[in-house]
Amino acid sequence: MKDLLRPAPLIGLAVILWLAVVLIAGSGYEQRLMTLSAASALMAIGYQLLFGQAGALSLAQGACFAIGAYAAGILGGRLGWPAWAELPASVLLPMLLAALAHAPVRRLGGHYFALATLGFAVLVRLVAVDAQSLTGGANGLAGIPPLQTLGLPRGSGTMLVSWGLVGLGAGLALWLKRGGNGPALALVRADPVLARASGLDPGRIRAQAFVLAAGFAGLGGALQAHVLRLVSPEVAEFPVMVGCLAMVVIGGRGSVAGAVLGALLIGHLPEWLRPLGASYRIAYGIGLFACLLAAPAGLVGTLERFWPACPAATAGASDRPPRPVAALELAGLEKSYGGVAAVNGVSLVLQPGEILGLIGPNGSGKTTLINLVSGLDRPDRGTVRLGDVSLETASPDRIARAGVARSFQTAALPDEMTPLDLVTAALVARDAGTSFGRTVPLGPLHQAAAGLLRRVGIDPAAKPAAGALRLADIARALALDPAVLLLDEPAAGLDAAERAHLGTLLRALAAEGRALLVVEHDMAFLMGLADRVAVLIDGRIARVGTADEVRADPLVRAAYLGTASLGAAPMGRGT
Ligand SMILES: Nc1ncnc2c1ncn2[C@@H]1O[C@H](COP(=O)(O)OP(=O)(O)OP(=O)(O)O)[C@@H](O)[C@H]1O
Repeated sequence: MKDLLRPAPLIGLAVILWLAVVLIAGSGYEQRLMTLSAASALMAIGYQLLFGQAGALSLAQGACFAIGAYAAGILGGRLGWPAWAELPASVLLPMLLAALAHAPVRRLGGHYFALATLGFAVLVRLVAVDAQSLTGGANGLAGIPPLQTLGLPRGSGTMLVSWGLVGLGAGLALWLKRGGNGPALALVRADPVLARASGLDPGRIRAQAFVLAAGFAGLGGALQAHVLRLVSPEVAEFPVMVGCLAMVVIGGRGSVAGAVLGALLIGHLPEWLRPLGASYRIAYGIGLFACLLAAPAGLVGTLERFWPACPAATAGASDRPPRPVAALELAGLEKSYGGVAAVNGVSLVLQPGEILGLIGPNGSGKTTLINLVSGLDRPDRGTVRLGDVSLETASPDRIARAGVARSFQTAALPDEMTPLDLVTAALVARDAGTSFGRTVPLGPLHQAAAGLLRRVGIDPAAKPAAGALRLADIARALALDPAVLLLDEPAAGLDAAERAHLGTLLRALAAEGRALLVVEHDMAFLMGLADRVAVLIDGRIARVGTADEVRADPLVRAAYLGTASLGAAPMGRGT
């Protein structure tokens, strides 16, 4: 019940009341405005999924809206298809074209992805204008039949049907981000590299979101074409896309209710300001700008920020069966950057239950080695095997799900995420894979995540301190229940008590049969912890042995300038 007293459901309720008032007492004009807002709301719901949830800045959503509108014009208007056949086609056609357009650009990130989708939008507009025999050219297509209205008067009936479709679309969008999908999408949006290391596949999730968003936009476009009974190249102009972006940003980019509210506001604001006469457009622009400045997280996001938070369930523990133990075998790994051989023929075997320390001067290739094993970088040569499974060409998310997890040297908490969200996102990858539509209820995930945070020494309910971020990153890696854990300077920045707790934890993890590779500059910590220590110098393994053997090795001592630091004090700090 208390979940219903949050901003998003309350806004949903307010929207329903507003609709009821217009349906019962509104003029024909007001009902038509509401119906057109429904078309925009569908486009915006899809876009909040793509941009708001999956974090992909696409500029093609307006073009998909136009494709849906033209599909309605051609199939429903020209060819006389009945609505039951034409509306699904208006949804599927943009989805199909979006899937085709997305395939070649899926590897592009950030601005390049946005530009590529802009190219798609330009292409759609050119087809709308130039393919005259199909689209009617600059004049467009007229005579599109109105929607059936369930026997109700046309204005209120069309409005009811349209908002019924919005209700279905909103339900679907909420279902897609339910349970553990919410934190998983938040991680994909905030930090794709960390998401991949946590077993999530941002490329696949964004591709799914891109195609789904196109379907929502197509339905919205078709709806608008039936209401206006006309489709022209204006629907493929860039302002449609800008309007969509504004709806999602103003409403609240990660919220379905925010997208609907944004669509209603953007749809109605020009009408509310029309009494201002010729200057209403300026007032409209200033109003939007002020809205963005005052509430950069959108209206729903801003309300959420000031609303009392609902504490997440944090008791109990995971009852998932443990992963079988396996050895990690590296053979002849090589990686060069330009002329620098960062890793040069590294072969190592890491047995289940073993803690292998990896030391070496700054720039000797330790992080690169972890990147190669965890898939963030591809080796030029060599193999990586976990038990019987070859991993040297696998993607980072597959490696993570296969049981090789890593922590990062520079651990940071992604924007708007708590340690509990971070660990939950990795649990989702472990339990449900990386697709929309498959998910696990949030309660048990939160309980398991809280258990892991407590295990690394963090109070799940407390605000995380600086050192806690590194520990939270280890808890995130542990969420994958790894057979092999690669830790890049796990003790850096920890105080003495945290370091002692970490040492105990790592020994306990090894006792469970997990293999640990620990890169560390804190020699006192590492030498007391590791079963064996490997020394990396200029990308090559110079020595592997016990802590005492390594300390006594003349080559190793020379590499550390003959200092007595091997085991007494930290060496130089890596970046
Ligand atoms: N992406 C990259 N592009 C170019 N050179 C790189 C890249 N990554 C690493 N290097 C180079 O490879 C070498 C090994 O770097 P790496 O970060 O793996 O060393 P490290 O032992 O982890 O160092 P530190 O202890 O300072 O963290 C260095 O010379 C570094 O400059």
